[in-house]
Amino acid sequence: PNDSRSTSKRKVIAVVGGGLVGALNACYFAKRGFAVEVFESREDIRQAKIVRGRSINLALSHRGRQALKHIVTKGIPMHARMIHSLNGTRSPIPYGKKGQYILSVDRTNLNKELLTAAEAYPNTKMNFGHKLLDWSFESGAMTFLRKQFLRQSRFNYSQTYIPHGYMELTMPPHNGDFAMEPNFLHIWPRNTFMMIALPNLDKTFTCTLFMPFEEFEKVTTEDQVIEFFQTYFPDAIPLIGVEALKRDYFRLPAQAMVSVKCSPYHMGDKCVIMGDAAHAVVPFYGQGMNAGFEDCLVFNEVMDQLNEDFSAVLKEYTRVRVPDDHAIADLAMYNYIEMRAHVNSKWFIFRKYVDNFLHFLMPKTIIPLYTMVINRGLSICGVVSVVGGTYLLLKHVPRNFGSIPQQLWTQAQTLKWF
Ligand SMILES: Cc1cc2nc3c(=O)[nH]c(=O)nc-3n(C[C@H](O)[C@H](O)[C@H](O)COP(=O)(O)OP(=O)(O)OC[C@H]3O[C@@H](n4cnc5c(N)ncnc54)[C@H](O)[C@@H]3O)c2cc1C
Ligand SMILES: Cc1cnn(-c2ccc(OCc3ccccc3)c(C(=O)O)c2)c1-c1ccc(Cl)c(F)c1
Repeated sequence: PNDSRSTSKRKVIAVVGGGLVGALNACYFAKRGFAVEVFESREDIRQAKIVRGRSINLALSHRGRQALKHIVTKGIPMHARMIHSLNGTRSPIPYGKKGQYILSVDRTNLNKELLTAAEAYPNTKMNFGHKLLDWSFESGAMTFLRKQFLRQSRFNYSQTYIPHGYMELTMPPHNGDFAMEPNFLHIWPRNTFMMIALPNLDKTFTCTLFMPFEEFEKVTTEDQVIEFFQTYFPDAIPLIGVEALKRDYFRLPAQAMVSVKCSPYHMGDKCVIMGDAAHAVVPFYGQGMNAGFEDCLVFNEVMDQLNEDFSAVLKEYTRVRVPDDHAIADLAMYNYIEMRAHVNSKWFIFRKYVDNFLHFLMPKTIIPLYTMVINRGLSICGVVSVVGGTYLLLKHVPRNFGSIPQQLWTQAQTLKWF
């Protein structure tokens, strides 16, 4: 915020980035009566024809929906995962009770809605085509560079590009309807290779193929694309379509995925970073946007707690938020490492049944980590990690599985879980 010396004039808040998190933040600040200026390097996406190269749809969890509050966005509820096995069988695994679902939302549509909601406030000004290049902590002059943060002493920063890339493919409607069951998060877990599909309101699915760049580079001809899908995702070929597969695979190169962790998130009482600017996470928990939206919610709560005293608010925001965002980044990376190493369809199904079975046995004591993450804020101390714990448990389960529930119960007691 530019500090207006005279208390009579409200502080001006500059929001750098008019993406999902920046636009939501602008709403929060504008609602408080601040004068808000949004600076976005791209042109106004509401005027643009298409926005290329970004993941087209996103899974919005309960936590993310809470942050959006009155900005109710259209989307398709996904009440369960649908696991696609190599032999073509499909196994639905519910996320929990009826009300527990994640919403498949169109990224660009959500961003447009958030920009329009921010712009609706008379005290908000949008500046598109403004790529801020520098920023002075002393004067507050707005030309912003990330290295400004990197220059700050005792600023911790880490960035990890993973060897996997991702590519988006579109699954068209069949006979005017969804090609697959729409209210599911479709997952094809093939260890190193994974594919997911989320439904869109226009009855298409956006499929996201994850695999190592070196594998993407081996597939260079249209026939090799079909061969690859015949080997790993045979049931998807008739659903996407042979010609569409051949065309879409070469439309855009595979995109990189990076994990960024840093701290602190603030500088003095002048600047705070949120969303991917502060914690870009690998998408193997589908929580990056949700975590960014929760950043806005938490910041807004701290503003209330500390009466909008920015020097106290920014410091407290870093204190409370860094551990949770780092945990989400770590969980997403953990998930990536576990999924690429162990997770085929049998393992995915088994793990989720174990999670759901333990949760059924002790709903208050054992909460599957994924359920915890998508349903409410992740309070580190409160997290009973079923994913990791079950993994350890199963590593010690004797080979002769026998009656799994009995085995698990015995093992769980041995580990003094309860
Ligand atoms: C393949 C994939 C799948 C994903 N799936 C999910 C999912 O299912 N669920 C989920 O919750 N998250 C998901 N995510 C993560 C999600 O996309 C991001 O966490 C989210 O977009 C972060 O929002 P943001 O506003 O922080 O950043 P962005 O959406 O990237 O917005 C940043 C904005 O700032 C602008 N900008 C950047 N630099 C400057 C500058 N110097 N000056 C001015 N403007 C600038 C950019 O143009 C952009 O508009 C996924 C990500 C990927 C890659
Ligand atoms: C976009 C989005 C939204 N949520 N998730 C997600 C992620 C992980 C999950 O389980 C981890 C696990 C399953 C089995 C064993 C260990 C861990 C679950 C689940 O429990 O359904 C859901 C994704 C997603 C993103 C990328 C890939 Cl590759 C993927 F498969 C899913």
